[in-house]
Amino acid sequence: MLQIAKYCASGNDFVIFHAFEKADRSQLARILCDRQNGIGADGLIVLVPHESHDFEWEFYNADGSTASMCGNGSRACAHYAHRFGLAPSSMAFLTGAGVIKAHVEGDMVQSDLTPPVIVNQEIVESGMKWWLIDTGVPHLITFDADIEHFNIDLARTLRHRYNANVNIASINLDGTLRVRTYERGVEDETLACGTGMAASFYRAVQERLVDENTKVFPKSGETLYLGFEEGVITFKGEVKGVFETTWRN
Ligand SMILES: N[C@@H](CCC[C@H](N)C(=O)O)C(=O)O
Repeated sequence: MLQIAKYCASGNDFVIFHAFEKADRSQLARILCDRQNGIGADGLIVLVPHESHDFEWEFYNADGSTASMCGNGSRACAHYAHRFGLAPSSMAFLTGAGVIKAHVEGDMVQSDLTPPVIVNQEIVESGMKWWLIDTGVPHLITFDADIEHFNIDLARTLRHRYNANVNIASINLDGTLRVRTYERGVEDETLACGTGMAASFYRAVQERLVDENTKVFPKSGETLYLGFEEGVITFKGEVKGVFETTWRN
């Protein structure tokens, strides 16, 4: 019998459980994340023991592909780890992108993301300037005041052309940011993407369009608090435990 939980973090949803050892769970991810025949989620996270960190994770997108990092998933799994006694409220765990530090305070969870890397600032597609930034996974970012009209067909084309997630961001008059993301591995727009918000925020900071601490709003409308301190992007917001149960697999 396994403990299994579903979490939602800013609109991104995840199935989460912990296991004794690493395994290839790609097919299980597809089954559990299926919104008709399974639980339904954007991704599956499995926590496994690690000898020098609080735990290590396996992260799978809904289509069974693996990803080295997931910002919202990092906050959801930190809450899960604390909830089930796998880690103290301040923890460090290993992802494919490196060690992530997280802090849980009630339902508010902050993750310190891996240092952002600007891969390319010179991309022009469809008359718009795009930056490719790695915040643990690759993201294309453009700014567009008309964020209501996210061109999903263009996003899908660029996702395959650059093997990256695709974001459009808009700066609000009060210096906050709105972001919409097409995600690899879900192959559609999701309600939120943490590393996408972080990459959009980082570009906006680099271009001096926003302060180094600001609020970011994904498609779900939830409020996320982003900061840039000593080369690290901090990412904070609420996570919701949707349900937990035991499961015989
Ligand atoms: N939703 C995540 C990112 C998950 C990985 C991404 N789909 C990829 O394959 O690159 C987030 O919150 O960062």
